[in-house]
Amino acid sequence: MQFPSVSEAPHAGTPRRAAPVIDLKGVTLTLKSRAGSVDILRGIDLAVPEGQSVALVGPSGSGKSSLLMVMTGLEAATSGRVVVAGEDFTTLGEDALAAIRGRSIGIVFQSFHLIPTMTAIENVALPLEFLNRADAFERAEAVLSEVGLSGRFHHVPGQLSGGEQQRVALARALVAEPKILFADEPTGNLDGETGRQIMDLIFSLHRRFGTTLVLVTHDTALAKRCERVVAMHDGRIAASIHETASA
Ligand SMILES: Nc1ncnc2c1ncn2[C@@H]1O[C@H](COP(=O)(O)OP(=O)(O)OP(=O)(O)O)[C@@H](O)[C@H]1O
Repeated sequence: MQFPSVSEAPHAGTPRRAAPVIDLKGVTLTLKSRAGSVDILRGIDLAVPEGQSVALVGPSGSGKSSLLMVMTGLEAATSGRVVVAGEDFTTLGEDALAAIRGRSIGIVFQSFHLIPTMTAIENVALPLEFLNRADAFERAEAVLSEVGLSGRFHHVPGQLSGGEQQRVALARALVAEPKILFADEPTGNLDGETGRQIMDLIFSLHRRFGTTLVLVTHDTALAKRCERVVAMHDGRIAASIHETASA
């Protein structure tokens, strides 16, 4: 079996549907710290149509990563409505959220988050093994080849460069063909050229498979490659600008 071909891609060549794949209304996040409660998100309304690429920008501490955690169900909103991939996260428990992440959401972090004792192919196959997919390793091979790592299937993360590790993380995020790819500073630990290669890969996969992309970044040039730039400030959305994406 191959990595999904363009003809298998659900939205390639067809008009985008209007229904948002991410729909946030009045989302707040308040966390308790030793110094007391901290209001981290202060009423976020955001609707992202399927297939859109969105950059989340804003100063350090403005709440970008926290918002991403809420949108992936890794952090529960304190109040408001969080509907992602058609599921109302506010009504679901941990197991259900984990199952949705496994089916519909891919996440790439700055620091890769690979399992150090597992080879590249084992790391990539893991999400499909959780879904009891008999073709887990076959698919993992196909996706690793797609990200240019056909010669590295049996290396553990410690035997891979940073850029290679991020390619493995990207392959793992995409292997189950998620509706949405969330990426939190995915090039933050990479040199400029390697970072560019990873972003080219992310944008090309986003375009080919119609995957919705939410990218947290401090890099203005990178943000402009997205169709939309959402600027955060102090836990709120300060601006939402539609760019003519140059990706
Ligand atoms: N577990 C926590 N408990 C209390 N406060 C927290 C916690 N996690 C994050 N914060 C605070 O929430 C605010 C938003 O943090 P967040 O990491 O979302 O910002 P960010 O915009 O992603 O920043 P950066 O660009 O520096 O990564 C910060 O002021 C941070 O100190």
